[in-house]
Amino acid sequence: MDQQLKTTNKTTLTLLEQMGLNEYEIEQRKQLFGFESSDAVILRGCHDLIDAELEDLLFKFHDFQTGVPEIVQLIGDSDTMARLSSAQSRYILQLFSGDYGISYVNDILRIGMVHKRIGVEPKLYFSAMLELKNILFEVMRKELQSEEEYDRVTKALEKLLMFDNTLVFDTYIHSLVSEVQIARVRSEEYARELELKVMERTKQLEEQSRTDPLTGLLNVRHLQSIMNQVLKAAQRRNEAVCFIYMDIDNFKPINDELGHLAGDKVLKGVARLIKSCCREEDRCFRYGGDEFCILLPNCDAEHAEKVVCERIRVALGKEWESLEISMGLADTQPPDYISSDDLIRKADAAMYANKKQSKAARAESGSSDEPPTEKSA
Ligand SMILES: Nc1nc2c(ncn2[C@@H]2O[C@H](COP(=O)(O)OP(=O)(O)OP(=O)(O)O)[C@@H](O)[C@H]2O)c(=O)[nH]1
Repeated sequence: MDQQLKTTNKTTLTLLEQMGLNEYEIEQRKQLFGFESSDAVILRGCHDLIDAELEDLLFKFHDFQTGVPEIVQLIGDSDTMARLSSAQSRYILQLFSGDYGISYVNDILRIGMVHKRIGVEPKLYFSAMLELKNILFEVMRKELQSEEEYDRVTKALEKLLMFDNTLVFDTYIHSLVSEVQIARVRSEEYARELELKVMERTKQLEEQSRTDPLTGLLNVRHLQSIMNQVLKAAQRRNEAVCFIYMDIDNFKPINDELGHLAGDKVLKGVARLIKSCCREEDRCFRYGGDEFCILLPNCDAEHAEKVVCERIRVALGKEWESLEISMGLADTQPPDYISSDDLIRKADAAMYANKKQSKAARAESGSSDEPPTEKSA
């Protein structure tokens, strides 16, 4: 779960804390409705009267509730109705307890939260509260001796009910705000995951577009741009760059005589071998077909011939019986750098010249054009 959801873990906070209500705020609210300590005393004075009328009162309230189809639907069964009646009886007595501090407010908030949770719409809750008020006023009218007393009690009750209603209203709003916050956090999480997936996929696609699917080497599509980057960097640092062009000799007979899959295997093996003979910073490409090339930053042709080409030849001789690769090298050095196109052209021409020579040598020595075999095979 997301960090933000964790940090707003509600189970560690009371409803009062969650809603930022403290004693000061509660007093402010009471003042707003003109509810004074004298009102608390007045209501407390009616406690026994209400207690005596409680059963009758609840009966009337029950009648009202069961007459509203939406409320009946929400209550649903007799057990819930019984629990509801007992909660209502508690609430009615609390109204006349004379104590309307933190604990009272917390109970009212809980009432609001439970109603919101079970899906009681505000219009149903407040219509029930209006009915309860009418029933309580009726009792007062019947039980209180003077008009003056009736007036005092109903005014105090009116203020307290208003105070309670605002608290319940606030729990509805608080709950809706929390739902929106949770939905926001979830959608942000989802957006982040989506973003990561898109980034990952983009990286994969970029990688795929850069590499040759058979050999895993870089493909020729990016040769030009990579060469230009390497050449620019070399010029800045005053370094040489070498380019090696390679073409497998007599590759066609491998396909023709051993099959295309065997040809693919040779291409993959050669690619792996070339890569293993290079440094991390060298870039190995499959140029196409049976042609490969290597771009070597900070390296001249003499050094590349002595080290890299030799290493490739030795490795080739170890792995294959009679597999040869013609290679051509070209380099460019400070101060007069040549273009990437010229570098490729020169290396290609050198490779063809070498291939021509080795073909002539083979013809002279009468060596056969038998396809090569893997030594380890
Ligand atoms: N198996 C396989 N063969 C390929 C692939 N791409 C190109 N080829 C084959 O590689 C062969 C290259 O043939 P050539 O260009 O005549 O090269 P060669 O037989 O090595 O001749 P020389 O270079 O003159 O020694 C062709 O038969 C292509 O069909 C590939 O991806 N897999």
